[in-house]
Amino acid sequence: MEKSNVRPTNDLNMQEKEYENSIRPQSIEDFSGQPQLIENLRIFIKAANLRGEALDHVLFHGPPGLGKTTLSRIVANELGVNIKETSGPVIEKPADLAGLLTSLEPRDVLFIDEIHRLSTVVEEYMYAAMEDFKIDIMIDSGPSARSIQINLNPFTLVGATTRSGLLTAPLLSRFGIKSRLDYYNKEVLQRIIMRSGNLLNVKITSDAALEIAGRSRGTPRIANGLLRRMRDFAQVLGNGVIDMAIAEHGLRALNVDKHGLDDMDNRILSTLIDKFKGGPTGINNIATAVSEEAGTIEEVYEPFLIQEGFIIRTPRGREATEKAYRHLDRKGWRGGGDHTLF
Ligand SMILES: Nc1ncnc2c1ncn2[C@@H]1O[C@H](COP(=O)(O)OP(=O)(O)OP(=O)(O)O)[C@@H](O)[C@H]1O
Ligand SMILES: [Mg+2]
Repeated sequence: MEKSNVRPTNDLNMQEKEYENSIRPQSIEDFSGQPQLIENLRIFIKAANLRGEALDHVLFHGPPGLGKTTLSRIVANELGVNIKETSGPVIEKPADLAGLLTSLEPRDVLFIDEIHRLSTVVEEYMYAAMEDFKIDIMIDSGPSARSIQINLNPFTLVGATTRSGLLTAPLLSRFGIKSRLDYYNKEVLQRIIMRSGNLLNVKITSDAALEIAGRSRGTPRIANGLLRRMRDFAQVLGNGVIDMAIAEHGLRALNVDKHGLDDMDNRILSTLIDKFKGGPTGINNIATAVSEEAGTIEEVYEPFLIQEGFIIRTPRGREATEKAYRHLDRKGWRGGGDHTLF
């Protein structure tokens, strides 16, 4: 099975990680957007708290930077329990998993990031742990090898992934709560930027926040990253306030795309238009041309391009829209539909 970890716009260094943590919402009240998901989560958490039980296992899936890690910590906070954080590739052997699981107190959260990268053996041990709060471990090896069963405290597994398409059916079916995170609209991102500005003690006008929001690819991580850069422009070139003039100057200086598209987005669109005459063409052709996995394009890049109307999916493959041609300043859009008739 294909397993990968590609996070193009999301490879963070230490400093950026610290910055993210400093403005990360800690409670459900501070978390903006994703209204349906939040409403459901509130109810499930409240019910689990009322019954004094562990919350059902939760899977957060969706593109990078939309709040999966943030929500996982909020879940633990709202349950009033500890959270142990790890990630799929770090749990190398069943013994690593057993060590983690046996250290959990009743109702604790085990957060596994990049859960699509769990090894097959570890994943198989996970099934019984999730279902019956039991784990079998092997003692000794060779002829004296035997397995003993250990009872675990009831716990909540919170998994996060950008690639839910890579999860196996048995694992998926063991999550009682599956929540998909969607891209944020401009107004919500504006609110997130204003909140972060507040926490960072940087003044930003609401029109400047909206302008930055509109260029953030629907992604809080990108919005907060741009805010950080705008703060520099405001301090060095202005009076410390991020106003419309600073925002426009900064966005131009950073070469931020008018629609907030990133480099890979633009490569996908230009490939589709220049190499495949605007399509329709299959996802595998596009993937080969831009040297990326088809699954990553499908789950990480394409959803935003489709949502914003740059690409459409047809039964015969992907097609670039007129908006994509205009965006890249290309001529020759053929009006969509089935070109073989003409
Ligand atoms: N709804 C939100 N409200 C406010 N800030 C948010 C929200 N969602 C995300 N953020 C901020 O965006 C940043 C990225 O969020 P987070 O780390 O949770 O993303 P992620 O989905 O886990 O990404 P990845 O797939 O790369 O792990 C954090 O700094 C967080 O504070
Ligand atoms: Mg994360």
